[in-house]
Amino acid sequence: MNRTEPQTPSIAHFGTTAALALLLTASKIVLWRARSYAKYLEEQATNVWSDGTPLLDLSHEELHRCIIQKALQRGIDTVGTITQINDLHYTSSKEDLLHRKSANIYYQSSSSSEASNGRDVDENDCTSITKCEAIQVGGISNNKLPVLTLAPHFILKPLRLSHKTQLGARDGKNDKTKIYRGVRELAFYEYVLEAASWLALERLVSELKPLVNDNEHIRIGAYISLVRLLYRLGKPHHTMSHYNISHISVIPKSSQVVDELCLLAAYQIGDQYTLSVIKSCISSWYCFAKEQLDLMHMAEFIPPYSGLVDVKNPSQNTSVLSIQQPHLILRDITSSFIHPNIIDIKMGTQTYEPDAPKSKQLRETQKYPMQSEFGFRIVGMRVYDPATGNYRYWDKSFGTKLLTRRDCNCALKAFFQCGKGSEMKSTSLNVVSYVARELIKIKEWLEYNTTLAFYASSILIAYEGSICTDTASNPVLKIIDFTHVCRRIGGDPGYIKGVEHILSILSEITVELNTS
Ligand SMILES: O=P(O)(O)O[C@@H]1[C@@H](OP(=O)(O)O)[C@H](OP(=O)(O)O)[C@H](O)[C@H](OP(=O)(O)O)[C@H]1OP(=O)(O)O
Ligand SMILES: Nc1ncnc2c1ncn2[C@@H]1O[C@H](COP(=O)(O)OP(=O)(O)O)[C@@H](O)[C@H]1O
Repeated sequence: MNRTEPQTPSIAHFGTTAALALLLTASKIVLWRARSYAKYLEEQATNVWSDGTPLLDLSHEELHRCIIQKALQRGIDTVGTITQINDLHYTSSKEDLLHRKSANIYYQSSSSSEASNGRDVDENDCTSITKCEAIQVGGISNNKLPVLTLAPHFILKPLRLSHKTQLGARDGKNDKTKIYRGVRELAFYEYVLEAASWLALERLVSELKPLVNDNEHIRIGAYISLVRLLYRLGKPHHTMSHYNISHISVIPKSSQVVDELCLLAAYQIGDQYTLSVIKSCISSWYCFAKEQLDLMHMAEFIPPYSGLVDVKNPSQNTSVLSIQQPHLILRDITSSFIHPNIIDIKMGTQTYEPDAPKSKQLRETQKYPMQSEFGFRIVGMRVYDPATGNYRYWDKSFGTKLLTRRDCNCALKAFFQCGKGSEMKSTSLNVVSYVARELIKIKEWLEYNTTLAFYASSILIAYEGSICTDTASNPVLKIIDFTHVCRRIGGDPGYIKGVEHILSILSEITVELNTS
């Protein structure tokens, strides 16, 4: 008996050891599975939104074609009635523009008929595309074609869609921030339209926000149910956002449930790896949804967009591959004025993308070192002189010479025609205070925006330049030029800084006007 007694604990011990080993192996498998699933979720979340990337997946040329095709169709719907196209004379238009560039301080247009810029055109004749060098104050450079007008309400901005031939020699083929600039701007406008149509957005953002802020307890169950909600919302992919969602390969349901259970188990035992991956996933998904909400609210500050047109072939179906002279169709913000005064102000403390080559970064910083301090620079402006019936133009070289705050104050006073006699004073005061109110709205939106930075974008302001009548339209302010928009956690403080500076100069101008 005694000889057999020791065997009982040994069997029991063996049983316990085996059970423990089984448990350990099972938990290792669960942990392994949870971690691979977490990694998979993280990869997808990174595809959806990551800090510092452009809005458009640059490597995805099939997606680019999709966007161009969609924009072309939208454009055909807009300009389908065009029957007559004036000769475009690009070369002479460009020379006209560059002539201004070489002029010292300002260029005076040679005739008032040029200055009227098609506004004598019969309003019913909405079928012609013409040159519009008279209203173009920015975007004038050796490498750029001029902006056109499509009377009476649109401007056509030339887009560089084909990336093979149009790179500046200086940066060679390596400047990724320039290669896709045309399709990026197009995609931006398409994206804004798409964001506005996604109804569940507010709810999604409000459900995700507490998860992002909850550092102590990541409510993983809630996160999983939100990811499922996003899958359900994922529509067929025409746009970048939904394209991203619908291309996440959905795991078969049975396997997904097991993976989710493993994830929950790993979460319960406090596996640090799983916890950190999940946290970064939550943050990406939140930024993804918030970005669209930011864009939805931005829509009121950008010119209405109507698609893409090939001015060589405006009214027919052009295929993406045969497109010759692509132009973005935007509402002309100056069209409600008889003699619009216009200013283009490039905003932000940095005018290049974080990924721009060092040579470009240096060029931009040297162009106007004060940009980082002021957060803005005047790229071009024009002001109507009722006494002569002509316009005065100030080009980008003028803007880069404004080295002090006082210089900027004087330049803005010239734009708002302050000091032009007592009859102008009350008009100037009205315009300045209206513009300031609109800038405050833009600033509020910028403070709400936590996901985007608008490198090298501008605020375009237009107001009536004729001696004011009571019927004059209010000034118009819009944000333009979305070639270099990037995702950025925290939004664009450099842009806000620029708006704040302009606002404080406007309030100085108001005081000066009131006391003069
Ligand atoms: O057209 P490119 O390649 O000459 O680039 C332009 C710049 O030339 P650079 O790189 O300095 O030789 C150009 O610089 P300049 O103003 O000509 O000194 C501008 O930065 C332009 O952007 P935007 O018209 O001001 O919005 C730049 O255009 P985007 O790259 O913003 O389209
Ligand atoms: N919606 C608009 N309405 C009126 N003029 C515009 C509009 N958009 C652009 N412009 C004119 O075209 C110029 C260049 O536009 P922008 O988008 O900045 O081009 P680029 O990317 O070449 O710098 C502006 O300075 C302005 O004069």
